[in-house]
Amino acid sequence: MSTSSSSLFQSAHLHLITAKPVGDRRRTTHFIPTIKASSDSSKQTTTKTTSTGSSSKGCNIRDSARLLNLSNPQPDQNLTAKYVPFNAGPTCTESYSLDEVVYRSQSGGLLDVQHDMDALKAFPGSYWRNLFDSRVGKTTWPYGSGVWSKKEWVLPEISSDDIVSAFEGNSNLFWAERFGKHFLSMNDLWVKHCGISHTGSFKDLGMTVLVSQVNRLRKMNKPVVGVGCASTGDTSAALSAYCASAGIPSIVFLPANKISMAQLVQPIANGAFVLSIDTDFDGCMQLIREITSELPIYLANSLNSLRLEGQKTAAIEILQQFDWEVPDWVVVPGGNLGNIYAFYKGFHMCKELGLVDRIPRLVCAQSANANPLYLYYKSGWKEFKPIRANSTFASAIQIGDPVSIDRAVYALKNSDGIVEEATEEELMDAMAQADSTGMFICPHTGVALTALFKLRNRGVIGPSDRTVVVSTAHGLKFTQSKIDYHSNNIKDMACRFANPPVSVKADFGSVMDVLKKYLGSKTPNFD
Ligand SMILES: Cc1ncc(COP(=O)(O)O)c(C=O)c1O
Ligand SMILES: N[C@@H](CCOP(=O)(O)O)C(=O)O
Repeated sequence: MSTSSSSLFQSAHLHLITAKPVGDRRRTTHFIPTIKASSDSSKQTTTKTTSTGSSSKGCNIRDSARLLNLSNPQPDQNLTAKYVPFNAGPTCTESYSLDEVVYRSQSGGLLDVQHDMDALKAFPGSYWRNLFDSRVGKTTWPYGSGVWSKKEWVLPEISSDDIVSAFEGNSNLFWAERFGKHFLSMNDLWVKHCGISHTGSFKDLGMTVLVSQVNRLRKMNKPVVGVGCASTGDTSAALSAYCASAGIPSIVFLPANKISMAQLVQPIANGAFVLSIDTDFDGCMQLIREITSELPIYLANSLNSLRLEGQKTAAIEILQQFDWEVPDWVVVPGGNLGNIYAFYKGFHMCKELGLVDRIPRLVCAQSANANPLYLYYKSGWKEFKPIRANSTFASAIQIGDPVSIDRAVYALKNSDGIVEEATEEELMDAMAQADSTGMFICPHTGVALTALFKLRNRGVIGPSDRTVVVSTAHGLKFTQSKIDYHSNNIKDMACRFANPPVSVKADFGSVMDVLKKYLGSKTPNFD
């Protein structure tokens, strides 16, 4: 892929603007209620707290939460969770405490976090719906987070004091009205913008959980000196940010020259120990697995099933945002394949616990240059063969040997799922088309939209099917791919929707000429 800036864009000048003070934010007039302890802890009185989180009595939101918990116990008191071998039969007795450092089962298989479903079922579905709904849009610690607002289903036993959160989640579910109508003849198409997040990708959802648990382990004096991951850019950004926030060392293994500048600078800025390694993601993944089995470095990739407990909350959030109505389809771009299972798990838990009565059909979308799951699916799930992934604009999913392959297959089989793929041209065109309707998506979301185009064209997805496309990262992390596309600077690609700037002389007549031509090409009823 070309990484050089096009001359088209070199004419753009950056102007340094001196920021003007916008007023003393500490004097904000927005108030939130917090609980003040009295000598009788059953009596609660509220005191005003500013939106900075500190009350007029000097109580911060962690303190307030502690007091709130004392006087008003939350329903997580008798709930538990543990690691079990993934998809083990009912006779399996192997299990591990979440306070153990373990990533694999005895047989070398994947693990899963298993919640005490009987204890959760003691509360009806309506109870959970109301509880989760009551926490949205607040700053109460830790429930202001879209992940921790579902704490009872995530890590019920962790103390709120140990949680490391940036109030991630609660990302917007965008009605893609014009894109749906104009390009797909769809009227109920939605984009879940998981990339509009603290570090710009959905990885924050899982990382808050993993780093919180590490924080707890370190307080328990468990031998965890640092936390490490292999990454195509987003996992490392999230890991380094959450670790920096908690004062925990982070170590990231990045494939040299294979991630975007915006992604690379994130762990650097957050003070991670960054190793740029002359291999691809799969090579980095292999190395971090070996290293974490030798050194007291905790593994932060999604091989570690804790991550998926946070990521699954995006599925619950989608249902919540639709007022607990279930969409027909959810399309997710796949790489290491943890996220597709996380979505399945979130939807499935909601069904099992009576919040909804069905789950959506899942579609996993891969880049054709990194498509081991697609090939497996096309073989009728006969034989899985890891591949060497080729370079793709969807660089965060350039993965040939996904660690969560078994989880993904389980999720797809149990949701009547489908796997699709996108060529480089297809994904870049889809991204440009989406951007032309007001979005600014990443290439991975372009992969997911391509899958949607294909399924619509084949009539698998109907015009009024309620469909959610999961946008996994912020487009601003991938501007170089957009620059190359709109500069018509990609070898063997027509860049059909490129919109390069027009150079024009600095005189009235020339500007009038180009504008008249432009306006003449537009019909008033374009849409
Ligand atoms: C932006 C982005 N989209 C999609 C994915 C795929 O997620 P998963 O690895 O869980 O399949 C990743 C990471 O792999 C990613 O960083
Ligand atoms: N896209 C990921 C790849 C690693 O996935 P993970 O979910 O197993 O951490 C990244 O951003 O590094």
